[in-house]
Amino acid sequence: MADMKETWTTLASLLGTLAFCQTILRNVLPPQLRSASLKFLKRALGCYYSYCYFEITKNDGVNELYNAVQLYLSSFVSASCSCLSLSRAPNSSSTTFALTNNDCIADVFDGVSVQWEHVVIQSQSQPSRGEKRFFTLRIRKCDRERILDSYLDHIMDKANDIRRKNRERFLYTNSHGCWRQVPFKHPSTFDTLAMDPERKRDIMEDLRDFVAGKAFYQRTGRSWKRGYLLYGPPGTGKSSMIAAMANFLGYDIYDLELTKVRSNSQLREFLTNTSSKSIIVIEDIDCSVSLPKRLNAQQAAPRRAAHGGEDRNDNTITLSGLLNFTDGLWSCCGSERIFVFTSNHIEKLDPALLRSGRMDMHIYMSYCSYPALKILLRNYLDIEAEDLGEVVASELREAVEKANMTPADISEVLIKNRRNKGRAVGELLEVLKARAERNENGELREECQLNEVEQEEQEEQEKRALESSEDGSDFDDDSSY
Ligand SMILES: Nc1ncnc2c1ncn2[C@@H]1O[C@H](COP(=O)(O)OP(=O)(O)OP(=O)(O)O)[C@@H](O)[C@H]1O
Repeated sequence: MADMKETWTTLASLLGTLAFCQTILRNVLPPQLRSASLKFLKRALGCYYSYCYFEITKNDGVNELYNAVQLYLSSFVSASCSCLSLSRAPNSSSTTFALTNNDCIADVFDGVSVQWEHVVIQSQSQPSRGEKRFFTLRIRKCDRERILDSYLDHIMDKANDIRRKNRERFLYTNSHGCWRQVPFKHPSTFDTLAMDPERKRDIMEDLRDFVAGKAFYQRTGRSWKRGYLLYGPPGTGKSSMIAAMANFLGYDIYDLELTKVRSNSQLREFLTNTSSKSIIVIEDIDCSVSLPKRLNAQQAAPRRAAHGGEDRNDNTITLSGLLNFTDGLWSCCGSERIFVFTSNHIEKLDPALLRSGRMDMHIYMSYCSYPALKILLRNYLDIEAEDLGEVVASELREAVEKANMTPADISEVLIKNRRNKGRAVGELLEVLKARAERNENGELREECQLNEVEQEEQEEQEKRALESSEDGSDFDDDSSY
């Protein structure tokens, strides 16, 4: 009762204040100014509190926008709504969340709040016509002009991203003059990759920045591409890193086998036939083909003359052809592309290939470190190094840092004994200690040097064979794309 009395009192005093203000305004403001300010006030309040509604209907034909909105909303409804509709497409392993019928959800874009409603209306009069489904978007009138177009573009982009992540991806390889594709199903991810977690975080951060960098690349006049050079001994995870990158970004991979490319112009054609949002890989760039250096005009003339006036660059791949591939005008056709070169011997690469702008990030894939070993133990044996006890853990740490063993070699030991975790750790420790000892005695260095000499001789022979067949007769000459 007391509350009621208080409410009435407040209301009466509010009305009194309003009447007082009205009298003051009437006496103080001239009539024209008064009506103008009233109009302005009405318009401002009207605009703020009135809304536009947009219907996005599911057509019998295809309404791209309806499908995009559905996908876009499904990416965050699961976190915000308590009642959801769940579905799973045939042969799919993932569940799709969606708004239930006639349910609403709020979204914020560029600081503006909007609301979505999923409306389903059953046709009462003509049941045979089934139901009408649409999304209603509610935006304040004053925000419509500013955000509607960009918001819808944002939804289309996000939906495309989601589609790309859900769709089957492909690994392309060049063969017989064209790209051939196979489904890409490599299971490597940044979680399974054994390397220092901080370096892994840096790489993931760099990839995220790249993907979100469309505006930055446009503003700075740079083409939207990035180059990574992965180098280090065999078996340290260079290929696994490429697969992890592709899985992380949802990109396709184009694995370019340079030895199967006839000429610079064919190289360019391969490039123009790649899609955007892809990773273009050249593995073992130091030994995949011998690249004649760029020739200046004086050097080129005698060579042209020796080949009947023809420019030999039309029949071979040259370093400048490869540089143009990654950095020239042709590299900008399409966008959002990543180039990855791998090498076991960075010192053999031409510095022109390594300069930033071409290879923006040089990533050293090292022998297994202790933090990397901890990841392998977790992935292969499902054990945390700390749970092994202080003594074993510190023995492992000491041995692995001295052993210079690759993650590939360590994985082999773990796979072999994965049913018996105790035995796996014991054998790994033995192997690591033995390697560390041989390392300290310099035996491994000698072995590596011998292997390197043998490998260099073999590469030299391959180069000579390639040079003698430079007329291109060895290459596949089907040039359909
Ligand atoms: N860093 C790593 N993390 C997880 N697994 C690894 C790693 N490095 C190697 N492996 C394991 O070893 C196998 C071979 O590794 P991978 O082919 O990625 O090495 P690479 O450096 O590309 O070797 P190469 O230079 O001979 O091509 C992989 O299938 C993977 O199981």
